[in-house]
Amino acid sequence: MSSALSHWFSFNSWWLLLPFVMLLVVAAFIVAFVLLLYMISPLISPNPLKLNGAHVVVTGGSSGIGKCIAMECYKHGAFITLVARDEHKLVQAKKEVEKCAINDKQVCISLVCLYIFKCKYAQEKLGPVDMLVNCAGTSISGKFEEVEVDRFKKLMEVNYLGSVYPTRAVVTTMKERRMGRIMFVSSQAGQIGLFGYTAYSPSKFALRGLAEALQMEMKPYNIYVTVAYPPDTDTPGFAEESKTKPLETKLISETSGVCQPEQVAKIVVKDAVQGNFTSSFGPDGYMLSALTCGMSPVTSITEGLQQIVTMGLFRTIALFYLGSFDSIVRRCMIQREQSKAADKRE
Ligand SMILES: NC(=O)C1=CN([C@@H]2O[C@H](COP(=O)(O)OP(=O)(O)OC[C@H]3O[C@@H](n4cnc5c(N)ncnc54)[C@H](OP(=O)(O)O)[C@@H]3O)[C@@H](O)[C@H]2O)C=CC1
Ligand SMILES: CCCCCCCCCCCCCCCC(=O)[C@@H](N)CO
Repeated sequence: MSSALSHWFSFNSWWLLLPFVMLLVVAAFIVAFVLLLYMISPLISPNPLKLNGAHVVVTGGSSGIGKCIAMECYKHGAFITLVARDEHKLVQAKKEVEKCAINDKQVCISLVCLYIFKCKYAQEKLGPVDMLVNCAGTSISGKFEEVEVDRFKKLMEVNYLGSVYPTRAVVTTMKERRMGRIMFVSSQAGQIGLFGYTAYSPSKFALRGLAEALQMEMKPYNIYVTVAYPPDTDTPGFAEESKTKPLETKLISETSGVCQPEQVAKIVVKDAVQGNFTSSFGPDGYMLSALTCGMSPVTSITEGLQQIVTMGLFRTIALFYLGSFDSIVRRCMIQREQSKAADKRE
């Protein structure tokens, strides 16, 4: 009797163990797969660029984020070309950049031009361009029907075409040298369309499309493209924009806070040096980038795995954000109507 019982027991316990064994096998497969991915990761991750002695061109380098990017690169021993339109601001910025020198060989030159920078001149002075930072840009906010039609064109010209032309000027030499970095400064408003940014957002979304297509062309030449998506950043451009920003835009943008340009510069420069395709800031920026990764290239296994694992969770969080943005818009509308009615009564 007892032997029959023990036989019965051992027979059944095998079956009880089976799900655990299967789970173990599946887990082992996943671990093996991830390990394999990490083994091939050197094929995916680019070699970092050496900033020391490199020639970095920064458009919009006379103010705000661009100026801070130039200073950050100078602190790492780079040679800098600043590009902008206003000569007075350029002279001032050049002085500030030069204060960040780490050796006495470093040179910073400035070029006054609109869109098409004199690439030949810069190359003659400081050698071939190793990194181009497309940071020149401006923003206009307002309700769709209140923004003048020609502003839509202007923003595409400055923010989008203003990044295409300098990039055209440097890629041929970069391809010949089989090295280089190209950065586009987009915005969080280039990942999500927001109230008040019907003219601005498309010009920043456009950069993402350009960057993805360009990266596919450039990768075999060891050239890496980075798109930066900063949140509101405390710069002269931001101060100017804030003067006429609709209340809705202000309240919604406050979600991800205001950054300092020095912080932004540090992160974007690090990402560009590493050859990361996406550069984002803070927890909201991280979530937005994972959420909007779409078919953008990955430059590390960790990044890819994080996107896979977090996508569903971040979409869930995003639905709550969208709900709160809608309620901001609704509340502002009701408030406006009430104050209009009160004005009429007076
Ligand atoms: N500040 C913010 O909140 C955020 C900014 N961004 C983006 O970052 C970039 C820099 O912004 P920020 O530092 O705030 O801006 P600033 O207004 O402080 O600086 C803009 C720079 O771009 C130059 N510039 C502007 N228009 C042109 C043009 N048509 N041709 C050549 N140069 C031009 C300006 O010089 P000059 O006028 O002399 O030409 C200046 O050097 C922009 O692309 C902006 O859209 C993205 C997210 C947030
Ligand atoms: C999981 C999902 C998280 C979602 C978080 C969403 C946060 C949205 C905030 C958007 C801020 C837009 C700033 C634009 C800055 C700009 O480009 C101008 N200031 C230029 O001057």
